[in-house]
Amino acid sequence: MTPPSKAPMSGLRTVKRDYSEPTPSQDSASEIPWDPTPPKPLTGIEKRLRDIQDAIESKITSSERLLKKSPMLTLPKSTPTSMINSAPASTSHSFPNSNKRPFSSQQPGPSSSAPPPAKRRQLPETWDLLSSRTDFSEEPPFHSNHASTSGSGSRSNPISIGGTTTSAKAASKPAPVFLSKEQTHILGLVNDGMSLFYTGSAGTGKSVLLREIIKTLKKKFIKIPDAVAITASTGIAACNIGGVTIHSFAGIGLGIESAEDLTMKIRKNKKASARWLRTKVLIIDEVSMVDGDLFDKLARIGSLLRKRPEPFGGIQLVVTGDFFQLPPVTKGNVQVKFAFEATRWNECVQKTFNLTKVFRQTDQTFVDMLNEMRFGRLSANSIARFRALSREVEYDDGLGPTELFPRREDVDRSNTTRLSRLPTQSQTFFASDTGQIEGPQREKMLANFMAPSQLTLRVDSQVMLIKNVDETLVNGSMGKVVRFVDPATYGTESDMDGEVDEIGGGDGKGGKAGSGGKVEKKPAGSGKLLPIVDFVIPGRRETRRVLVTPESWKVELPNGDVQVARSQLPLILAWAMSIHKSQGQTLERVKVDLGKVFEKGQAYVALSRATSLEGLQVLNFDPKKVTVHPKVVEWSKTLETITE
Ligand SMILES: Nc1ncnc2c1ncn2[C@@H]1O[C@H](COP(=O)(O)OP(=O)(O)OP(=O)(O)O)[C@@H](O)[C@H]1O
Repeated sequence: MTPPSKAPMSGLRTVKRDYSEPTPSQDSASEIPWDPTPPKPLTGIEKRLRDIQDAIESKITSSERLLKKSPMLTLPKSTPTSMINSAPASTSHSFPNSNKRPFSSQQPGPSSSAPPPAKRRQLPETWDLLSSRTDFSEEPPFHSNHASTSGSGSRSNPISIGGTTTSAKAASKPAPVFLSKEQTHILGLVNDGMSLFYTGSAGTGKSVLLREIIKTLKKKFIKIPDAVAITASTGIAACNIGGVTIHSFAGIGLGIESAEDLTMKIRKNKKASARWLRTKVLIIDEVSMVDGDLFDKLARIGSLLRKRPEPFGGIQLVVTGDFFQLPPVTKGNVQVKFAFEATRWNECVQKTFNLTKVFRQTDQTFVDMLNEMRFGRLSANSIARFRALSREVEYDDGLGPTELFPRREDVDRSNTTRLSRLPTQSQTFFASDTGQIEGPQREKMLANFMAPSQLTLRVDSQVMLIKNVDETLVNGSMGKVVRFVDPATYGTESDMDGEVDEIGGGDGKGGKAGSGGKVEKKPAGSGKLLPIVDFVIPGRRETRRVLVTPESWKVELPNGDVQVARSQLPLILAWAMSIHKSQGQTLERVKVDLGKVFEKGQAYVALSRATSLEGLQVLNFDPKKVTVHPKVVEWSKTLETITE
């Protein structure tokens, strides 16, 4: 018999087979290889550089030091946080349209009249470069001269330091994923060609599994690049998985006509009908927001276009989502119809799986409270516990919680107000947008990107990383802007002169670290600044200091047509966020006012983003706000019979 899993279990008690044990590799500690090579003695210049770094490091202000050393959660004492003030100033930058400047290794570097590329120094260990790991097929904007400076022509690591690309070592490799047994089982069945639906409560790793499924399927169909159609019910969800909305994939516009009329419309659209014919696997994420009638229409359209009687014309389906989370959008008093109510749902989905191992929370009490909430059956005990979460939570590292709001207006107001209160240097970063779609539809699609078209940051802004980078820098990592630097001169000797001058005026170390009175010629700065951010490492009393460079996102059809793409810094202001955008996120510090919640499932989505009770503040908790659709509760009872 399988020993009971230590991880918190959630959701329905209906899984007949237990896949919940971690794979052995998950638990095995990795060995750190011993390097017998003695460190090379430093050259004169290297010694000087090290001194300068030491000097710069020692110039970290007290609040920076506080942030670096002890981001600590305390309850509920108030600890005022000092601000790092710099001269108020305001500038703006845009990331130029990369499509207009296709990358070429022949691309000229700085013009001949420009000063030669400056030497780069080794950054202090605590400084990382959050490099652009773009899969956008063009040169990352903004760094054309860096490509030539490094001589590598590397598109994925636009800034090179000391001739090597720093932190590409850490930054460009997301942490390896070790799937649980239940996740691995589902992955195997998908790879074998089974059409299935898998669900699970919040935090059971549905998205993590989906990303692995996508990777596996892409590998499987490597010779047929448009065989795997990645879709989701909403634009935001689609962006999260690098896909398109199900409407966009299907070529049905709003999809209000009959299946027959829509089929005729698609037949006239060469690209859309080719998609339907070439697709081998159709992935649908966040299916809880897909309308049941739409699901039936799509199933019929597939049959008609592919001239096969099976739903979706025999395309393999991989469907996922949690019907206890956000429901389909309805107008007026129209009764909501879930996808599981679609006539052909059971025909489309050969098997249903319910993931049971909760990864997001480790505290079983919290997992149980969330489960009760999920089913809308809160015990008196849990109600009391949720009410007790109304206390202020104070953090002593200068970063507060992210407040989740149902409406975007509240999010914008909250972030703007907090930003405007900072008396510090400000920088605005404009996204560079490209793609084939034009007009109002383009704007609508671009609005689904997490990355905003215009991002104004100030020193001390609370920000969230919106890309997975590696084990400690993940989508949802919280940080604080420390300062802005010019990447063209950042890390160069002339930049150091600047630093040393500053230090020289301070603690006296500057003289020692300086260039011996020699004034060196400064390389031309780009005039554009990028933020350096201290990110809090989840679960640790540490931060990681990172230079953040632009990233790219795209909405791409299975045939590779890029509908829209955006290049922007992978950061958002993180004092507030919409519940809709938070779906799929894992957050350490969350504040929710349930008085503002209006939709079924909204309270559950918001509260289940939190990783712990300690990091969760809930205002106006009212069990009446915790509503679940009765149809979902009824349907969930049937899971026992379909789950293997
Ligand atoms: N196999 C795994 N091993 C370790 N951590 C995992 C695993 N699967 C998921 N996680 C972690 O659990 C958290 C939640 O995962 P994920 O977002 O995929 O859950 P989800 O079911 O999609 O949640 P939601 O429905 O709330 O969006 C993430 O921090 C993720 O990294």
